[in-house]
Amino acid sequence: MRSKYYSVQKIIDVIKRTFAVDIDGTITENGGGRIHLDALDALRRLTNMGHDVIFVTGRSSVEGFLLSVFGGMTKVAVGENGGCITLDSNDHVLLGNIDECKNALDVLKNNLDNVEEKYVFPRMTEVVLQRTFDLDLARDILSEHNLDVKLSDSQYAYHINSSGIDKGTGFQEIMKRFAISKDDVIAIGDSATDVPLFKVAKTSVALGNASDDVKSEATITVSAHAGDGVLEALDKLAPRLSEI
Ligand SMILES: O=C(O)COP(=O)(O)O
Ligand SMILES: [Mg+2]
Repeated sequence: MRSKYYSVQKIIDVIKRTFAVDIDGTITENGGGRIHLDALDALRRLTNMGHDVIFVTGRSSVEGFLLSVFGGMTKVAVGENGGCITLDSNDHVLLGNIDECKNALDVLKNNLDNVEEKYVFPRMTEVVLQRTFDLDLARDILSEHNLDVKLSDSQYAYHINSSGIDKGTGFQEIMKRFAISKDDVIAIGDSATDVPLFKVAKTSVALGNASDDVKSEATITVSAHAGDGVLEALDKLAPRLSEI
């Protein structure tokens, strides 16, 4: 028993990986955002072993950054669905343009019922909406008005981001800054907004609560939901970390 444990430990120890981890629906227990403590503990242990664990979220990058500080993970976060990176308390990299997103919001409000902003922590690059209208209809309206923005659904909110901004492009900025290779990235997520992140990672995990469309974009799927799914994924990955 001891030698088996030791070999897994050693494999994990020698090859540094970067885990790009979504927050809501991935390490939370419910819609309210309560953290799954065992999943958080597992991510902290990965960090203690020398891996990077970086949150990539539709929440503000400050929320992701604070979770990394209090949780004991790598202290950098991609937030606002890829629009904003927080490197330190007063160091934010803005990749998206909030003005064009606000302009799109005005157009949607004037042309569609039930378009309402969601109460969230302040955003620097995007607009966040309640999931109270038809997404396809809204996309049609935006393209009719030639608005170069993207509307996406995290299952917790709709997001309006500048065109070309998503979790994949946001995380690629981190990869560039910290010289992280795609081969060493393991992405974990649950929704359509995580699919661009899956594409910049060699290994990607869709959790049991993800839709079939999202699951079909991941290299690995697990059956358990959210935090339990993260634990299932890490169990699956541990012996293979040297090969992937
Ligand atoms: O959209 C949100 O508010 C949170 O989404 P997340 O699943 O990307 O953390
Ligand atoms: Mg999510």
